[in-house]
Order: sequence, then C-alpha cells, then structure tokens
Amino acid sequence: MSGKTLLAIHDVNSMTFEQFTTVFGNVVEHCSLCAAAVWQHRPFTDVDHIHQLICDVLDNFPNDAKQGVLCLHPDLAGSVAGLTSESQNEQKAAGIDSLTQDERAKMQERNTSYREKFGFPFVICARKNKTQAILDGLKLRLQNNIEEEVRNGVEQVKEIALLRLFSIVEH
Ligand SMILES: NC(=O)N[C@H]1NC(=O)NC1=O
Repeated sequence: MSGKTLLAIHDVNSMTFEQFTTVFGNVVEHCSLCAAAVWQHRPFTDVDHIHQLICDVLDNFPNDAKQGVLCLHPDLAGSVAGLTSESQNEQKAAGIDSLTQDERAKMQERNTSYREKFGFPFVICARKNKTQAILDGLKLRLQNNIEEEVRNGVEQVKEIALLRLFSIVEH
C-alpha cells in the first residue's frame, strides 16, 4: 500500500480536461488519448464507470490501433530504463525484480519469440500474475493466432487499467 490519498468521484468530476488527462493519462500505458476520450462523459458515477468508458474506447479502436496500444507497453523483465512508475510497481508486484537468472532468460526468450510472431509485445496484468503464471501464459499464448492475441492483449490492458484506476479513485 502506498498510503496515497484516493480521490472521491466528485473531485474527479470537477477536474479540468488538463487535470484529468494529467492524473489519468497513464491508466492505459503511454496512451493519454484514452483518458482524453472519456473526459467529455463526466459526470462519472463511480470508478467502474470511468473504467467502462475506457474499455469502450479500447474496444472501438480499429485493429491496427489496438496493436499500437499493445506496442506502447514495455516488455516484462526488459530494460528498466524509462519504465513508468506504474509499470515498475506492477513488475515488482509480480516478482519480476527478483527473478532467478534462469527465469529472466526464459522470460526474455519467450518475449522475443512472441514479438517476432505477432509484432507487438506480450501484455499481461502483472499484478494478477506472478512469475510462473507469466512464464506459463507466454508459452500458452505463443500458440494462438494474431486475432486471439490482439483480443487477449487488450483484455489485459483493461485489467491493468482497472487496477491503476483503483490506485487513483476511491471505490
Ligand atoms: N508487457 C506488459 O504486460 N506490461 C505491462 N503489464 C503490467 O502489468 N504492467 C505493464 O507495464
């Protein structure tokens, strides 16, 4: 627990566009457009309402934009340089900061195979999956086709977004 004060929904509803996109701009990694696109829908009833609107934005993106959103995510167990604080904390929660040499090599090798096959990085909600689940998920999802993986990746982006929202707004 960070001990950070959570915002009440009425505080969120009184934000300007600039304040809103500053605070919510990384709910979807490096994609402040998702926050920008939902602001006009306030007043929000609660945090789940904001999440649903962000999910709708993602679902309405064309396929190439969905792949672009996935590309905005850093590889798990990749370089730590330039990681957003959100991603860094999530990777830590999954135990990625304390992988054995063998686990790190395996994760990087599978991430590379995944990128080579699909052209975008493997995305999974690290707060909900520990190291072994991520390694198993990589192995399993490598067998899918690209349509399945765009769908799986976007569903994971939604899960990541919900947990990021819960760290900003009361629920
Ligand atoms: N590649 C990938 O899944 N990265 C994301 N996962 C997560 O929980 N945070 C991220 O940045």
